[in-house]
Amino acid sequence: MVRELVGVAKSYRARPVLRGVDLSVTAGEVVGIAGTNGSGKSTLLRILAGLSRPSGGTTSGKPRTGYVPDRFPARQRMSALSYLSRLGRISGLSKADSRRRAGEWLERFALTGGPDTPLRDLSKGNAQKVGLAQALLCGPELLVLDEPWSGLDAGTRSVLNDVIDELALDGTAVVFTDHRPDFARGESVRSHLLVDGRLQPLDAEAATCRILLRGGEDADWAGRRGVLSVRHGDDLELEVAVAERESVLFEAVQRCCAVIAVDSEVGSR
Ligand SMILES: Nc1ncnc2c1ncn2[C@@H]1O[C@H](COP(=O)(O)OP(=O)(O)OP(=O)(O)O)[C@@H](O)[C@H]1O
Repeated sequence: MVRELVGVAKSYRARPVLRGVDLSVTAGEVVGIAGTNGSGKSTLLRILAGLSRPSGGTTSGKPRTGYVPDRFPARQRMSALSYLSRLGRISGLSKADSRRRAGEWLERFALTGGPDTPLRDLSKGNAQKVGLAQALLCGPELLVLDEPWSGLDAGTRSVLNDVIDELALDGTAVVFTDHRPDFARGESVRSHLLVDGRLQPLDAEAATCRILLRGGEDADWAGRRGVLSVRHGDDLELEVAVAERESVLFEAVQRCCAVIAVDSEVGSR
């Protein structure tokens, strides 16, 4: 076990955000946490990373931790490379190692403008790349990533996916959040949904979404694979297993139905 939270609660000004979170993370494991805006994901990650104290419950494990906040503050004149080199030195690397590693990560994430770009000139996505590099510099045993894909272009998202896979293979525990319902990046991710201040296990089979259709040919939607419930109203409302969402939408379009909405809320059965 790398890090464990048991019955963790957190309140802000007597308003509970986390009500009793149990989460145990082991070496080489990739854990995803989904939840709507304001559900407490960042709060949970800060506690996991040891940056915030819970109001109740216990935490154990003190791994070397890399943390990427949801917004990386990058308002300084210093260049990305100098900033990362300094952080590397603070975390115990030699000057040469620190510069080399910083340069390697910036190159891997393809920082636009190169390593000498001042932090304050970076776009959101490029600042995020520096945020990722600072978390990876120390060779973390636990990597905590708050909505790490947001703001990244497709190429960098794919690099980040590869980096996560490589680190996990190497024994690093990785915990990330994402508000998207289909955020689980494959079978190797243990996924949870944060709802009402508690974590629920979430797997692709159990996750559901809502699709609203109008018009088109009649069909036996209730009998179709992946459709869990059907409600007839002005529009036809289908509750659909996330794993079957694309195939249901494809069939709806083939049947000339207008797709009015695909609800991104994650349900769980
Ligand atoms: N330092 C703080 N002081 C007071 N309230 C806070 C603080 N940090 C977070 N909150 C409140 O706690 C709740 C959960 O916030 P948090 O940022 O953890 O949610 P989140 O799931 O990460 O949201 P998002 O998806 O929008 O980033 C919100 O209502 C937020 O306003």
